[in-house]
Amino acid sequence: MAYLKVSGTKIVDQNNKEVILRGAGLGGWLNMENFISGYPGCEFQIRAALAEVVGKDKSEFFFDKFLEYFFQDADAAFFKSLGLNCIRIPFNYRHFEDDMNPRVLKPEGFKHLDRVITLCANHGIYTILDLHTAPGGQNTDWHADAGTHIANFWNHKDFQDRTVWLWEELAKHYVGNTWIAGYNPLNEPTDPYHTRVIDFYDRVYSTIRKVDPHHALFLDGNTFASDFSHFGDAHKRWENCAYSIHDYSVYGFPAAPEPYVSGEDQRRRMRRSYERKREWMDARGLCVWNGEWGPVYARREYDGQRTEAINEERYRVLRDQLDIYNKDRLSWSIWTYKDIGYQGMVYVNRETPYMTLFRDFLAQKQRLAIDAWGADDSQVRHIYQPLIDLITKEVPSEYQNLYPFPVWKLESRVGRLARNILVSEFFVKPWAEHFRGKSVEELDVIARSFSFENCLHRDGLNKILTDNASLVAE
Ligand SMILES: O[C@@H]1[C@@H](O)[C@H](O[C@@H]2CO[C@@H](O[C@@H]3CO[C@@H](O)[C@H](O)[C@H]3O)[C@H](O)[C@H]2O)OC[C@H]1O
Repeated sequence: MAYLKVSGTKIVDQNNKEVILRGAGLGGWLNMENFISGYPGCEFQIRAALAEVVGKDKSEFFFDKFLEYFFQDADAAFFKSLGLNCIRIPFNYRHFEDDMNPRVLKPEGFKHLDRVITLCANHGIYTILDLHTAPGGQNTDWHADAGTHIANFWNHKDFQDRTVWLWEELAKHYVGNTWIAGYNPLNEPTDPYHTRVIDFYDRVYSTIRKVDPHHALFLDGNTFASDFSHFGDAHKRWENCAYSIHDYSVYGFPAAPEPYVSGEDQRRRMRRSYERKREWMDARGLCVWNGEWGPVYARREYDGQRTEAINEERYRVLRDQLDIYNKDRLSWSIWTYKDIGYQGMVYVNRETPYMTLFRDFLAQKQRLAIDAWGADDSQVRHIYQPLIDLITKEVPSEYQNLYPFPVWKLESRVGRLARNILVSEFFVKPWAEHFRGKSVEELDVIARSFSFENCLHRDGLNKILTDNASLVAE
């Protein structure tokens, strides 16, 4: 087998035959995320807190088991059975490099990544390696695992140097693997100047190319993979590259402006938002990959009788998005494969040891809206509204829209900082306390909650994905 490569607007195989990559992201695995696995704050915080409560060895054991159970052969077999052919694998740089020991590769970092790439390959599934978390944090959100909203990656050259170094090491390791469809060097950059991201891509491109001339690169646009407007002629310096948008539709979230009925205006707005993200590529005949998209879903325990109706609406959004993508023969990767029940194609059963251990805690997190993703802040809005009012009243309007505006409006900025960073920090230790006194065997059982056999399937979502995976002939 030979490498996939980018040819004009298409991804092709060795016979120049078009390959449309359709699949999902393995979110919350090698880069754990709060709403995906149920903890508050960031991964580095909960890892430290758990080590304090159960000790370093037991804590490492738990996380290693979590990684093992989260994706196994049964997951790959199921994924393939849906007709999907590609998994985007987000990972955290901390698996490969310790902040206290920079530029020293941790060989153990490859253990699970190699394992899952091989599992996928055995089932004929391509993988795309996505550096979701870079030193210093390349974006302003929780998934950059920096614990702050300042994306310091852009302010310190050394963070960038270390990331270039890491990609060189990764490319050396994976250069011969043809089941890897390509490298996605940086998830969702948010560079307020819009120029440093291009300089960084120049550097990472030439460093990877020195050791690996084969694999395609999938480059995210700035501002959460939505904005290529400052990229100019940069593509002329980069070969074998696809450009990645993240196409979350506002209609797929609780904050939608109105119920989604698939009306003409709504579909136009959905399409327009997608087209805007890919304008730069379309003007130049470049290849587009939709690296993240997809609605979130209602849960009976929180949304009660409205659950089915809300989810039908979300499936409508999903179908209409796929309609657009099919017409464009777009490659896509829906977010996300597995979680605890908000967005995943499969999700951990509520009766498992992990979910019963955290039942009350998760309900509290939900009530306080301390995860930002799709947050429903209706029960705590009155607490934060005075802060929004104060800024609105005291700060001249021309200074109210701080970057990453317009993705972050004033309300979402206050929510992100006050709830998702500040309040959630106070719940990190209480999360870890749930594990106090647990034996190694008990930790194993809790981690096993994430295995395929302990998961339920979101059949409505999976059916729509399968139907559409076969709609566009390769
Ligand atoms: O790890 C993922 C993460 O990659 C993803 O990040 C969010 C992507 O969406 C951003 O906002 C959207 C930007 O485009 C507009 O059109 C949408 O309406 C917005 O929702 C958001 O700020 C990022 O954090 O999200 C899920 C994580 O699990």
